[in-house]
Amino acid sequence: MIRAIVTDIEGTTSDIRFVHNVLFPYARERLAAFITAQQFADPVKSILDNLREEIAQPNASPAELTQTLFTFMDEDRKSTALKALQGLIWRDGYVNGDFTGHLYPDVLPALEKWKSEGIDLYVYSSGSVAAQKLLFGYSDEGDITHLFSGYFDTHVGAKREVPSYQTIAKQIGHSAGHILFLSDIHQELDAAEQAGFRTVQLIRGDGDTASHHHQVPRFDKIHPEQIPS
Ligand SMILES: CSCCC(=O)C(=O)COP(=O)(O)O
Ligand SMILES: [Mg+2]
Repeated sequence: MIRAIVTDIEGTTSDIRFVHNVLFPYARERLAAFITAQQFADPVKSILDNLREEIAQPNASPAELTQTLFTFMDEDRKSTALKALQGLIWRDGYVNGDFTGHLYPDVLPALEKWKSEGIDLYVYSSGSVAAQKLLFGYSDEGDITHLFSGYFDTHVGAKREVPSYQTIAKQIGHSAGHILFLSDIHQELDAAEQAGFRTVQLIRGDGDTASHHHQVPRFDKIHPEQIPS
């Protein structure tokens, strides 16, 4: 019996194009000025220190760190420091109404149904927890954060690493076999499966023939009650 569902965001609840064509450029255009303005004040000061640690360059200047962050953005590197800064910059965009968090139309009805059936809902994304709360707090369907019991980001580890899912299961408090993980990326599902999670892969666009996970095109095709324990 499924007691909790953990969902990815990009490519699962929300269109990859929203993340790559709206969110990422918004942060890229503002990053250098944001760091210049905020470098001496927390949380940015601490995030820059964390980045120095991440790249093992304790004396890197703000200008050098900014260059590193641009390289990370080019590579779509899931750096915890980059994700924290992007989340801070996106806040303005959401609050000013420059954009709302994209949700596929099948997502909200399914989340509400599962929640009403007593299934606890969680989010796991490389985007920072703050960024996740913004996307769902300022979503196309309004604030839907009340549906979620918790959020996980790269502070628990990378999404393709098995221990990340073991940590999530421990924090949720259900055994892994009672937790369903939803993602569009089969390598993330592989890691979750190795940790004992049940898995379903969202195929929102092109198929994925390299995957052995159960595949669905939309959330209304997911039936947690039919997933055997
Ligand atoms: C919180 S929305 C932005 C998601 C993001 O920054 C990202 O890098 C997507 O990573 P994911 O692990 O969710 O594919
Ligand atoms: Mg994804």
